Amino acid sequence: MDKNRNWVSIESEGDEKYAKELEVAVKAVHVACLLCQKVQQNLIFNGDEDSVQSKDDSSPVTIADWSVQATVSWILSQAFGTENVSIVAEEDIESLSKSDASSILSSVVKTVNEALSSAARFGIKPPVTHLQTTQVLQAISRCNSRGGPTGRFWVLDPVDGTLGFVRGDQYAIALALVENGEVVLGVLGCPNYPMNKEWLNYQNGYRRILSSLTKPDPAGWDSNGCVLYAKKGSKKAWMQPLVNGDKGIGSASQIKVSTIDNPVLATFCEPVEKANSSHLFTQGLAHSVGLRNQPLRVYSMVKYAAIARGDAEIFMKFARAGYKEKIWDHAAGVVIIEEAGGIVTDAGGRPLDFSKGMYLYGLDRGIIACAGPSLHQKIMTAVDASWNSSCL
Ligand SMILES: Nc1ncnc2c1ncn2[C@@H]1O[C@H](COP(=O)(O)O)[C@@H](OP(=O)(O)O)[C@H]1O
Ligand SMILES: [Mg+2]
Repeated sequence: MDKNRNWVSIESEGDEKYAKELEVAVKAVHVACLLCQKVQQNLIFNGDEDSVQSKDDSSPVTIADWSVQATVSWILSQAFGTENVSIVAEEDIESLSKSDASSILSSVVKTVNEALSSAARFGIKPPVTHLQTTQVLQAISRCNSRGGPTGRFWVLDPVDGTLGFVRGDQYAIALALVENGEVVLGVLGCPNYPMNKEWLNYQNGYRRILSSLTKPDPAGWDSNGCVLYAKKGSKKAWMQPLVNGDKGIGSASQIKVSTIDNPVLATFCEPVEKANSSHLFTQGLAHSVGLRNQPLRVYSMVKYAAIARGDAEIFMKFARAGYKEKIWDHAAGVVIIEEAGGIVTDAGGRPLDFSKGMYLYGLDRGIIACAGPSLHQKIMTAVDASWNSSCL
């Protein structure tokens, strides 16, 4: 198999299981990435703060979250038929339907129509006429599956790491397909994660600093970023550059996890927000395992992408007791890391269970993703040794 191949060849493997699903999902994520780049650009450079709202739990939600959910839902329904598409996704239309949300709703409708009009460049047939407000709301609210152990459903996080998104930093668009409780496809769009590894040295906050100084050339803005994808059992994971202007999609290259298994050389990633994972606990683990590098704190599932690409070796997340991890925050990333050669489990060494509904019920303490078994075992041992004295 060629190390590099054009993504269109996914299409030509017609008899391969999930070939059409993968092709459509990859295209939908590319469309979503471009949509998000535009909204983020508007937010950061034009200060369009009206596009950000606060949810009941005080976390932000933006025009991009709803627009991506509507756009991906519409694309999947067109490709497979509304009656065949079941989607578990993060957003609902409750706050969007309120009378004081009319301006944000019209921005969402406009954003969705713009995204779908430009989808032709990915081979997606746009709607014959612009979608009306009710159609956009329907597309969002169709994503009302609760998941579960049987059948097939898509799992979508339209903008993962919304906090990173509104801060001009990293975020991801995550789409996975689950069948009979198992993640069979994962696609991860990372619009601000450049193809080359130098990102590790300067990307954190780089874009934010730059954005405060100068307004970038829009062509340059969308020339960054990548889309990763993998199919369960293929033992291959792929990365494509995001489209640049009208050039279309570049060829995909195979990605692999890092071969580093020496803790001294390894880098671990974790959430930026202390509220989402205890930095104190992971600092203790890092010390006892012998990790010396500074942790790489990144918003969103870009952390899964970093492990799959071999840019870091370990991802750890230890949320506060009682926090229920949502399947859309992990599904796409897990299959991509596994097919790139890595391991993802809970802290007890068990695979994450996507068959229990919208949450990862039964998760033992936290999530550990590693490039290889040796680092993975060391982290698990360290967790066991320090768990009882932790405040988690
Ligand atoms: N208290 C908490 N503990 C753990 N995870 C949390 C959390 N509050 C929110 N999250 C999840 O963490 C995700 C962001 O991940 P990270 O912290 O790695 O950047 C959020 O995704 P959204 O941004 O899509 O809501 C959200 O689902
Ligand atoms: Mg999320």
